[in-house]
Amino acid sequence: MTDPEPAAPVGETAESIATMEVRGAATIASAAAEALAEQAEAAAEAGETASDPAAFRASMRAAGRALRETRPTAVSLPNALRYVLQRMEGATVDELHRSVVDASEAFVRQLDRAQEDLGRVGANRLADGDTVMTHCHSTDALACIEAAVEQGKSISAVVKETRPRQQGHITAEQLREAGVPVTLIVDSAARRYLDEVDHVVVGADSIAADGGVINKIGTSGLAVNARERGVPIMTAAQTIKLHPETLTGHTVEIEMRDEGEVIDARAREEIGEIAVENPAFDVTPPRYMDAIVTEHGQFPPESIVTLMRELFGEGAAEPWADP
Ligand SMILES: O=P(O)(O)OC[C@H]1O[C@H](OP(=O)(O)O)[C@H](O)[C@@H]1O
Repeated sequence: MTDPEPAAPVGETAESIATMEVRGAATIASAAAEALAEQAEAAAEAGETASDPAAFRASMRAAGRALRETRPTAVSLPNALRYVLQRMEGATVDELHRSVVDASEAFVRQLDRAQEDLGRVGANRLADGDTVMTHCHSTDALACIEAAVEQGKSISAVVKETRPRQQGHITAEQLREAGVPVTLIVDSAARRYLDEVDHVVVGADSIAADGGVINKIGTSGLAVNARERGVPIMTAAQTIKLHPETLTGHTVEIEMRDEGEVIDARAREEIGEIAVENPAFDVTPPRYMDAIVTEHGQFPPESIVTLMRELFGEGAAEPWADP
């Protein structure tokens, strides 16, 4: 059986996530939740789905699958779909529609509150006069730095550009807007600058049950260098980044992106026959991470599993799958 075609806004959101026009684990999650609400609006309005609750549910599951397939690593995406689709309930299309919209709105509100709460926790780890080093662009990591500034602390930043997509430029701009003096460096200069840094602050796309942090490629090397230099490193990650499937032994798929992000076609042609690989993420083992900062407080990576069991103990349901 072919999937019912999701409504246009879902297709557009899925495309924007896949092309990384919409990116960053938390942003992807809220875009996915909002796309489900748009699907519910469209499905309740016209066609078979407007009068048949079973068809409505099937269209919601198909939308979930289309969104799920966009990027594999950030668990915030399936966790957002779980949150909304598990709360879809009702005997009529009207009730189903309402429950999806309500769940989507509640999810987005929760996401914003979680980021604010974790920002305050992360800020407490930073002292007046500190210099932080960042990698990639993480709204959770920025929330910690911005909260520290709001607490009246003077913070400056060394920002890694983060090849190949240079999300460091977004971080540099947002920190500058927050009044933080920024020094932008190429990734390979990170170890040299660690001597001038008090904290490394990164985000996460997924956190595994053993405390492993899956984040932008280069995070693990940065963490090892930070440990060698004696610089503490924290991951700012709200709990939608906890990966429930890792509770039962599954590993996290690392997204491999197009080689065109690494080298343009002309340069590739000139070099001749070579392989090019472009993994988007890596895994930092828990022993190289000092703290995971969440909206529930900070945790040593090895103990994050207790929070994961509490929040996702019922396992990793797949409410987008057809029964
Ligand atoms: O949820 P927030 O903290 O905003 O971002 C978390 C992570 O998402 C990003 O991935 P990408 O740029 O989408 O590949 C980065 O790896 C970043 O650390």
